[in-house]
Amino acid sequence: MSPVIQIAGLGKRYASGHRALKNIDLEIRKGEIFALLGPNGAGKTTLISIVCGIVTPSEGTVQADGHDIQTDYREARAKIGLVPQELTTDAFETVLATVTFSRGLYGKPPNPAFVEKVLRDLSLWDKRKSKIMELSGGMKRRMMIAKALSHEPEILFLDEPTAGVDVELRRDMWRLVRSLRDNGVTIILTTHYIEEAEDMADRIGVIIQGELILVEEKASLMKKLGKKQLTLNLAEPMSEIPSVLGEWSLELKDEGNELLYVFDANAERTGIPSLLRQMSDLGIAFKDLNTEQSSLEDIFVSLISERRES
Ligand SMILES: Nc1ncnc2c1ncn2[C@@H]1O[C@H](COP(=O)(O)OP(=O)(O)OP(=O)(O)O)[C@@H](O)[C@H]1O
Repeated sequence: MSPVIQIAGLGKRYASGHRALKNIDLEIRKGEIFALLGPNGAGKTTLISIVCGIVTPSEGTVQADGHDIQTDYREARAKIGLVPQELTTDAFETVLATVTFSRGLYGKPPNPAFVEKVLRDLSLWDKRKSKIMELSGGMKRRMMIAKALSHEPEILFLDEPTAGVDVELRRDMWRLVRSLRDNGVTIILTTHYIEEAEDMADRIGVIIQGELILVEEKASLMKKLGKKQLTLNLAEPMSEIPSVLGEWSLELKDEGNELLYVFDANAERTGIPSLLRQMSDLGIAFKDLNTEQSSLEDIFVSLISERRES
């Protein structure tokens, strides 16, 4: 699929001297949901802000749908909608006026029917005459999305769209993001909720200390880096692991009632059949067993700790 955003050699050094981004190369494909993950201060907001023309890059280039964000700013910016982390709008304005005005800012002719559709899709039509300050936190967030969609952008950036919202609203937001994608909008989101990326993203980028250390299809990332854990509930508790089982690097849990074996889910030979055979030779019986796949969260945490150690 053709890239809708092309980022090449992008770097940012703030006036303080801090290098927030280092040599970022990234292509976002048309119509995908791309999740950018990274710990606090990794550079996610800086990256988004550069693409949206709020922060100037120190080096490198960015093109949005073929338009350079610096030399062809207007065209590039018109393609993009941004939902920032913070509410950045006049609290005394009404919902309808805010969204209508925002559309005008991008030079788009008025289109009340379109604005109505956006507000209805976001369950805000009934609130169109309310002042922003009268909305609940969740409504304010939806209003920010409506505002970002008002000029019919092809690319939507969502910076922490569900930070601090309740579970139900988070699910609503996910549904909304998916329906936008189904309508052809490319979505780039940053999130601290790994579950969110796991659930929604087609591809995932991990940014740590200003470096994009990994970009992968979510499915292959989980397959490639995923580990599985086998838990055996023992018939009798075990005080220590017999030395002949040393080669499996097992762990005892739950006061010796559980034996844990972590293995590479993609390995040709997991070692499980021979482990079970050895155990049976030793007369160690188990009542039950289950396996668990590691989550994206486990993968993310191990990537970060690897990075800290290197
Ligand atoms: N205007 C600025 N001047 C100087 N340093 C800045 C500025 N804005 C951000 N930074 C620094 O750049 C780094 C990256 O910040 P950024 O906000 O991009 O991170 P982030 O990944 O979005 O973090 P979070 O998840 O906390 O939102 C941080 O160390 C931050 O302190």
